[in-house]
Amino acid sequence: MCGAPVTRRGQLGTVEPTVVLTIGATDSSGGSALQADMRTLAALRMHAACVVTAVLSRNTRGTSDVYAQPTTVVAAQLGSVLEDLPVAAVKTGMFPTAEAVVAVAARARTGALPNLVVDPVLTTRSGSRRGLIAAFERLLPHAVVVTPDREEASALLGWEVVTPADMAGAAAQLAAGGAQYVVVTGGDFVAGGEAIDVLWADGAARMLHSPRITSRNIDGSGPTFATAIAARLAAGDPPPDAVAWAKGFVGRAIGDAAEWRIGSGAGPIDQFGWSALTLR
Ligand SMILES: Nc1ncnc2c1ncn2[C@@H]1O[C@H](COP(=O)(O)OP(=O)(O)O)[C@@H](O)[C@H]1O
Ligand SMILES: Cc1ncc(COP(=O)(O)OP(=O)(O)O)c(N)n1
Repeated sequence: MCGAPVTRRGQLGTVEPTVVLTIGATDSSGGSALQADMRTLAALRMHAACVVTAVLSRNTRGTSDVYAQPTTVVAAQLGSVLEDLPVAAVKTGMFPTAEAVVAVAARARTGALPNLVVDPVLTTRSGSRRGLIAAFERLLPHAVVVTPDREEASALLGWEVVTPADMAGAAAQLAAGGAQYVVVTGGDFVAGGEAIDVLWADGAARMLHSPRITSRNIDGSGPTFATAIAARLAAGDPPPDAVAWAKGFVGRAIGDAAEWRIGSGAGPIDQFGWSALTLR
């Protein structure tokens, strides 16, 4: 391919990958956080630019330490990426401090973060959780899609989100706070054989159903889902289509990793479809 012209999608010739920026923590186990985002983007043939907010000492049994990057370092990474790379979508994950969220929100306010997907992970390294929630309230209005799970939605809203009806109410309330589309995910909601998420789109709640897979390997499901949404937005999908597609993608990735035994706890999922390649 040396010397071949590089062209954009939809044209003939070598395809140049779309760039998606992911902002979040690194995970030493490789299962979740930035590593899950990067695998997802690579599987979808997109280039991942990465802003590191924190370094997690983590394995399949849990997180033992969080080292927060100084906010100046987060802002410097973000500035470097944005002044040079053609970022088509942005996904955010874990922020260790409210200050780091506010720094990213300030950039979002200028319109510098296109197709923003916010996964409001509420683990904090320093300061109060309340401070982190207040900071997210400044970021969420700039998001195209917000993807809290039930626990995150509960914390953001101050009431307990339990049932699918609660998830619909929570999604509506979060959308009223400014996000265009909200998906409250219910991966941990065990009722029947379905994984139920609730999407708030265009003034109404829709239940999204998929088969619920029994597996201990679910690490990185949340980041994978949010990043796949960002990738599909970057490719031009309308948000509801991007969400539906991402739900299918993450379900397939969970299912394909169900037999893996990487670590003694919740292991990674199979974004690349490796199991399908080797076993079927
Ligand atoms: N066991 C499962 N089977 C099928 N889909 C799942 C399963 N667990 C999670 N999902 C899906 O993965 C996505 C992430 O959801 P969730 O696990 O609730 O997020 P988080 O990891 O942030 O808590 C959602 O689309 C959810 O429905
Ligand atoms: C410290 C820390 N822990 C977990 C995550 C990812 O959170 P979540 O979105 O709940 O996704 P799962 O990996 O649990 O599916 C994180 N970013 N940081």
